[in-house]
Amino acid sequence: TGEDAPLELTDGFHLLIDALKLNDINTIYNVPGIPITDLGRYAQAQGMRVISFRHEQHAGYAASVAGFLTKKPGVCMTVSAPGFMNGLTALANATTNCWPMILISGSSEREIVDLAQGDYEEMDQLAMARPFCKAAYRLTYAEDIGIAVARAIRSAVSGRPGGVYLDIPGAMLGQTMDAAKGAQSLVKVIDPAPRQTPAPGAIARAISVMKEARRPLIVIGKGAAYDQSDDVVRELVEKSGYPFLPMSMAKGLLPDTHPQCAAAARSLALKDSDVVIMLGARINWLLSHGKGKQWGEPGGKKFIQIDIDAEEMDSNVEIAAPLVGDVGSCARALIDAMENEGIAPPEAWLDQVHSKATVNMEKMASRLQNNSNPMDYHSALGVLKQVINEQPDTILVNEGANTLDLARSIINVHKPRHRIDVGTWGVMGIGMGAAIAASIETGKRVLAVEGDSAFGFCGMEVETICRYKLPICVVVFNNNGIYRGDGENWGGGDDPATTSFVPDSRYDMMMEAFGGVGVWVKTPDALRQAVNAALASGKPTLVNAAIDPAAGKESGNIGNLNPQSVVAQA
Ligand SMILES: Nc1ncnc2c1ncn2[C@@H]1O[C@H](COP(=O)(O)OP(=O)(O)O)[C@@H](O)[C@H]1O
Ligand SMILES: Cc1ncc(Cc2csc(CCOP(=O)(O)OP(=O)(O)O)c2C)c(N)n1
Ligand SMILES: [Mg+2]
Repeated sequence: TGEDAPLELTDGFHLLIDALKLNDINTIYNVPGIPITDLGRYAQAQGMRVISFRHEQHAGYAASVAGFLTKKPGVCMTVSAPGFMNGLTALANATTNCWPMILISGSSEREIVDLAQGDYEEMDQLAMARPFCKAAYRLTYAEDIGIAVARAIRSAVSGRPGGVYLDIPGAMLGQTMDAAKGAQSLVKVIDPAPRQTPAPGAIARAISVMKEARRPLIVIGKGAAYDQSDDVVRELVEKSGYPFLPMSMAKGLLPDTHPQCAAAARSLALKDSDVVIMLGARINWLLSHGKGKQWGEPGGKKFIQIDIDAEEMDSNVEIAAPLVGDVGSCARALIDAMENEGIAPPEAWLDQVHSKATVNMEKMASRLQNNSNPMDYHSALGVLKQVINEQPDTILVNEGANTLDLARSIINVHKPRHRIDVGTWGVMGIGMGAAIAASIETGKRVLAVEGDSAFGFCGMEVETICRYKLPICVVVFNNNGIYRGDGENWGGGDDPATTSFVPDSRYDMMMEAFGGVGVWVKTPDALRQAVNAALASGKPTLVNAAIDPAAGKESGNIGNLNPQSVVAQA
């Protein structure tokens, strides 16, 4: 250009978008507002998908699930203070689930925040975010956007994945700079999540433990699902001949119908196993911290643990053979070593586990056939089990208490990362964000099986589902309450029980309100017909399934976690 040609400029808005796109991040889950409303518009103008939600918590859940499904950080964008706080729950949940997500929130200028001068939506968001995420960064200058986005991406996906916070003061977005210099300031991250191979000595130690095993078990966790080394995991399971127990979001890495699947014989597998291989799964509350009668005789077990985070070892019980590395590399190294050492499959033990699983599945099968009206959980889930068996490419989203615990054991999953649920925390309200992200990121049909209370945490997002015309079928298990619908007011007063809802609420009319299909069903046949029609049409659909209010158990399978009052019962 000539001497007097106008300088071509860029600005913070466009550099942030360019940095995300340069790193193959093409979707933003957000709620617009000051100071990011135009940022979303420019992102859309630059070809990014910008999915606007009705509440930041669900935009955040969507971003975290996008991270789980794609191994790239899902991006949630919010306004400052209250919008940031709404997103923070999802960021903390992503970090707890070890899923990569970046929360980008607009913020007030430092000089006002630091003097507490009372700005619009003023909050020291960087300080507030730090305890709930892996890393937190704040931008001040547009020229730093390239390196900041690179840092945020690498922090989110390297090692144990998790949530990262990126704070963007409003004024920074408006800063301009020379476009050529701006382009040079961008960074395309190189190998942000490198494979981490286990030390040879660690492999040898694990093999020596496996050699002693007579009744081994492999517990597969969502870290293995996230790793996407599906073939190597299958090879490890099948070559070892070990029974495997999938945790809820590892279901489908090997199909639940696999002959080595021990899910239906969980109690036997946990109690009688003598060597347990934890494969991208934590020994935490979901596994009773590796202790108690569920695990058989104290000290009767040896644990081999495969985890990318060295500090996870010995978190709850002693790990005899820690294998630090990614699931794919560790599994590969174990398979090679097993072949050299001639580790024999435990046929008798596998037969024992398989026969127990078969007996338990037959017992369950009879409960799934009943055509009761109103339906109970088993008759409704028997229908959805069959639907997923017939359409295994449908992604299942699931939350609730009874609705969660029973669906987890009744609905088989046939493909990796085709079940998304409440995760390590057990969070209610993840359903709609998860369903939207699963649909946006995979283009697949999504079946969201929601307790009516769980749905209540995120129900407004059915408008988002309709607005983007997403092929999502929401089935609300409407038992008129939390856990059950027949609760009583312990004070005997006129107020409803603390756990009850308006009886026979018409959730289906909510979907109709926004142009979707709403169906109220009371029998298994009607449920089957409505769900199959929804999956066939791809139209946003809400099936309001009446469930017997007396059918559930308090807190589903985890009622034992509730503290009891001895005084009240005196
Ligand atoms: N790519 C990976 N390779 C190995 N371990 C991983 C990987 N990604 C995550 N992890 C680990 O997997 C574990 C997941 O455990 P958890 O979330 O408790 O699974 P689940 O609830 O399914 O048992 C975490 O300890 C995390 O550090
Ligand atoms: C953010 C948050 N707030 C409260 C809770 C506590 C809870 C756990 S399960 C549940 C809802 C169970 O009722 P639902 O109707 O969904 O299912 P069903 O048993 O079939 O009737 C609640 C409120 C959690 N986990 N997270
Ligand atoms: Mg309920």
